[in-house]
Amino acid sequence: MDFILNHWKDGIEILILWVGIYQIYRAFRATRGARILVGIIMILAVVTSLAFILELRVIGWILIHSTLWIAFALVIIFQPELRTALAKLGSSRLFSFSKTQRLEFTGVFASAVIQLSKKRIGALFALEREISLKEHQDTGVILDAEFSPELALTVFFPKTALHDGGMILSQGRMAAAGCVFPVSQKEMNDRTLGLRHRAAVGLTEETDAVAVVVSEETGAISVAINGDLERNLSEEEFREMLEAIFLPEESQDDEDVQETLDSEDHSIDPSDSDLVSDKS
Ligand SMILES: Nc1ncnc2c1ncn2[C@@H]1O[C@H](COP(=O)(O)OP(=O)(O)OP(=O)(O)O)[C@@H](O)[C@H]1O
Repeated sequence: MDFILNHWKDGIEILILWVGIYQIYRAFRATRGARILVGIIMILAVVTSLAFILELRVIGWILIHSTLWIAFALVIIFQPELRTALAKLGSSRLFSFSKTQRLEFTGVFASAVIQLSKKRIGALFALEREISLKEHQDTGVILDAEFSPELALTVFFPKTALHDGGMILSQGRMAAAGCVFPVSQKEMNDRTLGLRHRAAVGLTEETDAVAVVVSEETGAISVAINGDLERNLSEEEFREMLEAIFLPEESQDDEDVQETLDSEDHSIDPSDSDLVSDKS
């Protein structure tokens, strides 16, 4: 009993630290720099241990005195990842609409994309998840409308005022259309890569959004998640993917979606020059 009375504060402290570190890990693990950071930490841990075990005084001294600089360097190097991770931490709006609404939305959205695909109307959707797409919404025209296939088809119909650019969907609603997304930089030298698909990849590199592209040229449906593009999805595969994304109870998180995709033979490295030609 005395032990509990004397140490309950330590318990609370450990709990707070554990929750904090776990949340930071969760927010950071999906980002691109996470693996690099783990590598750097491991190298530092090994060098530090060796310095202490073998009493390498000079290396030990350098490590101790450069800790602050290393921390600064890491913050600068991983600034984009930190931004993404902090944005995730500060936001938990993920799927705040109910499961019934999500089910309904998934069906209606899939139907709209399939209709666009059959009619070969080029389209680009960004499905907002935890990270706000507000900044991208501001580049387009606010719609704030209930999602309907008819409206989606009308917006993307060639030559209409809003058909250019992407539509942002937030909480099952059409938030904005005609939005400009960041174009992926890593494929800049690849001239076969179309801008619509590059914008889909670019947006998902910077945010946790899911981007859905319908090719105007071929009608092919592609989905971008975490900067990876899955091309030429069949109607069935596309519906399954949407369910995996929008019904996380059944399919825990992105990793499950990624696994589903990896098990299918559609995953194409964005650096692949055939990526967006869609001529298959
Ligand atoms: N940065 C951007 N953000 C959002 N949409 C964009 C962006 N850049 C281009 N687009 C959209 O992509 C269209 C051009 O698509 P482009 O033909 O270059 O791409 P694509 O990937 O080959 O697609 P498709 O297979 O439909 O031809 C533009 O008309 C515009 O609607």
